[in-house]
Amino acid sequence: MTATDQIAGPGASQAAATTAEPMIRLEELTKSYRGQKKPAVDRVTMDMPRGEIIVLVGPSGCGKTTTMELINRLIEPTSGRIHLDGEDVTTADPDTLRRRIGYVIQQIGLFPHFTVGENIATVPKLLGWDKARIGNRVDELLDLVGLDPAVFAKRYPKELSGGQRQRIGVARALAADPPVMLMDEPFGAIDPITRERLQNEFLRLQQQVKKTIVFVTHDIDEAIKLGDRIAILGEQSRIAQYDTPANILSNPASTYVEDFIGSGASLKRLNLSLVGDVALDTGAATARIDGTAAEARDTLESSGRSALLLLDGQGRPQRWVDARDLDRADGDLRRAGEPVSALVDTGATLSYALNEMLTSNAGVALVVDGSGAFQGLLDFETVMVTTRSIQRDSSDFYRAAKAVTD
Ligand SMILES: Nc1ncnc2c1ncn2[C@@H]1O[C@H](COP(=O)(O)OP(=O)(O)OP(=O)(O)O)[C@@H](O)[C@H]1O
Repeated sequence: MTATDQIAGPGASQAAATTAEPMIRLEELTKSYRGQKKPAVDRVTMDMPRGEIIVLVGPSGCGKTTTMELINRLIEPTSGRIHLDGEDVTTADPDTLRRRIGYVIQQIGLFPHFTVGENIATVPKLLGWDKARIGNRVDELLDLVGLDPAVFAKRYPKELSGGQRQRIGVARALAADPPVMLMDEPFGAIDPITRERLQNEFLRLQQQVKKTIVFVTHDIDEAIKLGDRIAILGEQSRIAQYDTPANILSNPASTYVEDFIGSGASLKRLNLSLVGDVALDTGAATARIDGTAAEARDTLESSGRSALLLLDGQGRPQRWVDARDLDRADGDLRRAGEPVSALVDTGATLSYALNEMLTSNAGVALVVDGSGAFQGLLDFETVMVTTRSIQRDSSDFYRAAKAVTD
């Protein structure tokens, strides 16, 4: 077996079939840097379907950034072709091409002496939009990335947190509404909690904007969570496997891919489902924390549950109480029982929810919406059932694919 076979393996090119014209098609794309013995990117061929998030994941130096820079022609290919939306753009004018492709990089590259608004307006200004249209677009994009235009438009980049800067980077790349976005490790330098939040926001945003997004990361968990399709790359951007996350986890094409996924494929599968996608237990007993203990006791008794969840005026979970806590409550529920733990947003992954349940020692996670209002409970049983069904669906896909090819 050659090294290439080891990387590629028998199922390397097997991807879930799509018939529509891809948004991006790379054909035998190659880049040799001057003075380097081997090409940095060697004959890469791949189709990237419209409206999907395609994640390129691979070890440091395997050519991910080079591949991205070839797509928007920041660097010129040595050979091979690039097609965008059915058109061969290998020799098209790079400036015009780049207006169709938003680019977000790890160090964001915001202009420090421009305000947030001016940063976002860069491309619309180049395109000659009038002032009113640019102003409206800046406000619309700040709203879209969850930042209040009245607060943020006039600030300078140094007056923002890392997460806020990252959101501005995304807003700027979206400014001229390009059909394609390239994102090179956009969440790489951000702490894990902010990173989880930005990933959730990013998925929500993509549901609205439905761009074709090429996303580079080192992190297989991030790839599994965000990708509709993942390309696991070996040296020189050789494709070791290009497929859906579920299929890669269930059927790694080679030992290289197995090693890359690492241990715990079942646990990683939990990155595939969002809390908001599974059936929650919506029958929890709840009462207002500013109500009386007697009302709470009635609700608890008639629910048949052993504990009751106290919510504030906006429906946000505050405390858990049982019958004994209510007997001892002495009229005021604000100090009764235990404060809640394991709060998770509907946009979080099951993996994150499970981690919260384990670390807070809670038997269930409390699921809340974007404004913190209670939506339902998520228990271990639901998490396990969901993991099993993802595995089953993926095995069914492979059995069906094999039946067709046999
Ligand atoms: N301008 C350049 N001149 C010469 N060689 C380069 C140049 N840019 C990158 N390379 C080399 O090409 C290879 C691929 O680099 P690239 O930056 O695309 O990898 P990567 O997968 O994005 O890495 P990382 O994950 O560390 O960012 C590396 O061996 C790198 O040293």
